[in-house]
Amino acid sequence: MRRSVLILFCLVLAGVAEGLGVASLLPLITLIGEDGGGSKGAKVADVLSTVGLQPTIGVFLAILVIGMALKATLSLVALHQVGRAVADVAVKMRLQLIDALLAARWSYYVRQPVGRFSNALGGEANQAGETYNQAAQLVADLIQVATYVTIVALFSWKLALLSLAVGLLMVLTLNRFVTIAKRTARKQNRHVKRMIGGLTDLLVGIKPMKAMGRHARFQSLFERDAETIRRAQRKQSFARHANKTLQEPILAICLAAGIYAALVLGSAPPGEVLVMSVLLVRTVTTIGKAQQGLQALRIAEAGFVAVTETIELARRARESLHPGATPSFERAVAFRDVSFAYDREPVIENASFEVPKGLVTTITGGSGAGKTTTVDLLLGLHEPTAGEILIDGAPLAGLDLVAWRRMTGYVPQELILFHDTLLSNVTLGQPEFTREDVERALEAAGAADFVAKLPEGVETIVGERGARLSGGQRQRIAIARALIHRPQLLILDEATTALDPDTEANIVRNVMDLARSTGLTVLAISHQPAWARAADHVVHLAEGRVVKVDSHAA
Ligand SMILES: Nc1ncnc2c1ncn2[C@@H]1O[C@H](COP(=O)(O)OP(=O)(O)OP(=O)(O)O)[C@@H](O)[C@H]1O
Repeated sequence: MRRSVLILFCLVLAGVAEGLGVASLLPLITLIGEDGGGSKGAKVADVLSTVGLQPTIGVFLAILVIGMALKATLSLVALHQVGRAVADVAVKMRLQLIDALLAARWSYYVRQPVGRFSNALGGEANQAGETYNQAAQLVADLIQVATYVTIVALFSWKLALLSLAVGLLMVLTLNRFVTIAKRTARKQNRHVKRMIGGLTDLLVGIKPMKAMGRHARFQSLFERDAETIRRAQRKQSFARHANKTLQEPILAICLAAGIYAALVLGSAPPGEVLVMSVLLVRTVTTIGKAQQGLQALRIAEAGFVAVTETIELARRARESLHPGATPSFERAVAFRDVSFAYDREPVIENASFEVPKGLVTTITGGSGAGKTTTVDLLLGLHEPTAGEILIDGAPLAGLDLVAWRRMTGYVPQELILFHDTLLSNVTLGQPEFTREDVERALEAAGAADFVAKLPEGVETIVGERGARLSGGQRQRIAIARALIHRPQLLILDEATTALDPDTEANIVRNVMDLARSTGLTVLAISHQPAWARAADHVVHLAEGRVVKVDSHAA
């Protein structure tokens, strides 16, 4: 805000300096219009003499040079500040977007194409910064218009009105090119966003497409977007050039009509007509420049609008992480008559079961039975539509949710490793974890042996989404990641389903040993028999209902 005021202040002063400089030219140019113009230029000389300056040619020229130098200096200060503001605006919007995204509810991500965010963080945020630049340029142009109109009014108020009228005529005639530029910029942004969103999705799932030779088909989908972008870009470019180049003939027509009327019909003195023509052209050209500035602003604004909308949508999906009591987990987690629906159809209905502390519980059931949803509810990623989830008897809704999540280790069904070192994948970049912590977690997850055999050990880069590791190795790394912060409850959501029975049995044995030796509570979601056989408790789900609970606990 303070910077904007400083910029405005500098621009206004620059306008005044330019005005003074140009005004000092008036007496000079009126000399050219020896017949009649001299008296009007003399007004400026009068003004100068009232402030103690001799109206000599030397003084006029000195004022012109000083005025222009001052204008240049002040403009430079303003533009330097504008440059800083442009970078600040882009960075601020990026940070706001990241902040809003990270604070959003889980259900929000599920409904968004991720590419949308990459685009907002990249091109659109830059465009948003550029909006500030164009807005400042427009303000500078408008100040210049005001300066010229004032100077012309000093010379002749009728000429000032005429300049404004011609300028307005030009603005109204060419305004549709500004509208076209704005429309095409928004269209272009929309399709670029769609293209990036689609491509990101495609690249995430490229392996099966390649494997089945079906990737080429997608080319045509992107071609359609690319074609729309091409057309929008061409139209926008035409609108920009048309706005610029058509200003001259409009001005020429008005000027020719004016000169004809003044010289032939009105028999005005040619000198005065010449001076008036010079002033009119200068003023109207400045108005034209302001209109081009408005057009550039409209184009850049498309990015600003797009990022603002994305931030707004993410903010509306903000997760309500109300402060609450610190959870204690000494006895059990319990679902009491919990129901939940994503849309209208209930996915979980009156579910009641317990996950006792220190034991291994498995939730089993067919595909779509609601197992993942149950875990999501337990982690507070969704809120039950009815019933309660209790941690040691305390309703989860009244607890500090982040503190509760920090007490859990979570290994999802579709785990993603980052394209980074094995170490960073386990610590998730959190510097408080030492190498000993990493080694302990790898050991506990049964990953220490294979990591030790890698030439670069924990410094091995795992490749895009962990592609340089086998499925079982990736899963062990994900378990190590879930164990490094010594959670009290380890949740494995189909974490071993994709593995061969031997690897799965190995991981099950490992986790069971860990649970027995450390008292870690484990909740394993699986429709495979391996976990059901090993667990102390088995909760059977079918169509969102708990149909049976088996207890093998000693
Ligand atoms: N984000 C969502 N929006 C709408 N419906 C959803 C969403 N996620 C899951 N569902 C629906 O909820 C039901 C339960 O899904 P859930 O993923 O919990 O089942 P699951 O038992 O884990 O299945 P699987 O073993 O196949 O992973 C399914 O009918 C599914 O279509």
